[in-house]
Amino acid sequence: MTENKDILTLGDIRQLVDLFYTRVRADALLGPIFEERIKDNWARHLDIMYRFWQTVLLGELTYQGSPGAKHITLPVSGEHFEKWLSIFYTTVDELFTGSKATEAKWRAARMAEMFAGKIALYQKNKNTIL
Ligand code: HEM
Repeated sequence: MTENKDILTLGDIRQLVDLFYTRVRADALLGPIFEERIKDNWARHLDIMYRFWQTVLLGELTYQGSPGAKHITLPVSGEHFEKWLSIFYTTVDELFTGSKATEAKWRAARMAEMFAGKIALYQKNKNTIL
């Protein structure tokens, strides 16, 4: 049996992102939410996600964007983020081992926490007339 290696190259990131989103699309809870927003632009979404993780994990600055703004209006709550993280952790652990793999899971969890907090606040206040 061979030991998994760490996430070290753009090829590794593509492998992780491809398998993760294949699983997300097949998931009964998350799949429809992604399909509704992304429609037939999956190649573009995957390319953005390769660049996002390349920037975060490899320090190669190919992603520029405001991910928070893209999530704020999504119809999601805590259970969606739990599912997202569970699929992400399983996929990372299945393919990789090491400090970058650990960092990927840590970063995803921090961002999930941040998005979930902002979305909950938005949903609570969106009908408030200021
Ligand atoms: C319930 C969980 C989540 C759902 C349903 C979700 C859904 C989406 C969707 C539909 C898009 C495409 C937005 C668009 O182009 O209009 C997107 C983009 C993105 N998501 Fe998520 N997401 C989730 C969690 C996360 C988490 C935890 C991260 C952190 C790693 C993340 C990182 C990103 C990034 C970086 C983009 C690209 C933003 C850009 O276009 O610059 N997402 N997400």
